[in-house]
Amino acid sequence: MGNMLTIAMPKGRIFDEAANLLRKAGYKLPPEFDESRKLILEVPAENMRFILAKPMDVTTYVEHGVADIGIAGKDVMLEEERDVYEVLDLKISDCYLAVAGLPNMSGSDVVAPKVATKYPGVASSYFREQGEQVEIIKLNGSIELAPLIGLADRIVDIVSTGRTLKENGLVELERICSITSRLIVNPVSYRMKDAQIDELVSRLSEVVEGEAK
Ligand SMILES: Nc1ncnc2c1ncn2[C@@H]1O[C@H](COP(=O)(O)OP(=O)(O)OP(=O)(O)O)[C@@H](O)[C@H]1O
Ligand SMILES: O=P(O)(O)OC[C@H]1O[C@H](OP(=O)(O)OP(=O)(O)O)[C@H](O)[C@@H]1O
Repeated sequence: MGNMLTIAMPKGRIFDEAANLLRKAGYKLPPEFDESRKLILEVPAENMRFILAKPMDVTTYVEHGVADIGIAGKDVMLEEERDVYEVLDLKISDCYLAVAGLPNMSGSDVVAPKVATKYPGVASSYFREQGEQVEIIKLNGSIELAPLIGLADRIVDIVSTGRTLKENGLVELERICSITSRLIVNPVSYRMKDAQIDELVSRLSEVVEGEAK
């Protein structure tokens, strides 16, 4: 029996799909796995331990090596550069990042329009590449509020069904990039636990490829 693998799982909307993938890959996760409020879940039969993290924090645990592996949205990877390997696109929790605003405001002549976002890093590099000067305002959620109450001229946020934009009378102005969840690995773990990690990656990639068909 080799070393135990520690996996950082995102709580919230990615969790169910990620657990589902692991089960399809043949990992026997107990039923309590999905209901528990525990933040560390041991699965001795699989020689695995799961830590339940906020989605934005998964990369931090993996970079620091307290988790060998993690599941993180590409949005989180893009927001902050991390010393981790991205080894597999799990193709779950897909959505995209977009610029949105009130209708008929896109051509407005504000000099440095204000952009509200949970993703200041992504937003700054996007507008820099576009050669557009903006002022970024960092918010932690309910981003769609900002243009409605006059805090910002535009937003950069995640869109999935488009319902939130629609119900708040906002329109998508530009699409920035597609987002899916990724399997990430700590570089030292990859060397020390290569056999176990390779096996996990190959079992998961088989499921991902199967789902794509
Ligand atoms: N409609 C969506 N809105 C936000 N994130 C989405 C959406 N669809 C998929 N995702 C993925 O899920 C991740 C966010 O998950 P979740 O919303 O559970 O966490 P969160 O943003 O930290 O939310 P909260 O702070 O409300 O717990 C994102 O990083 C993204 O990759
Ligand atoms: O296109 P849709 O399917 O409507 O999904 C997009 C919305 O979902 C997310 O917010 P979330 O529910 O995580 O709340 P938050 O804004 O408080 O983070 C995201 O920030 C958008 O607001």
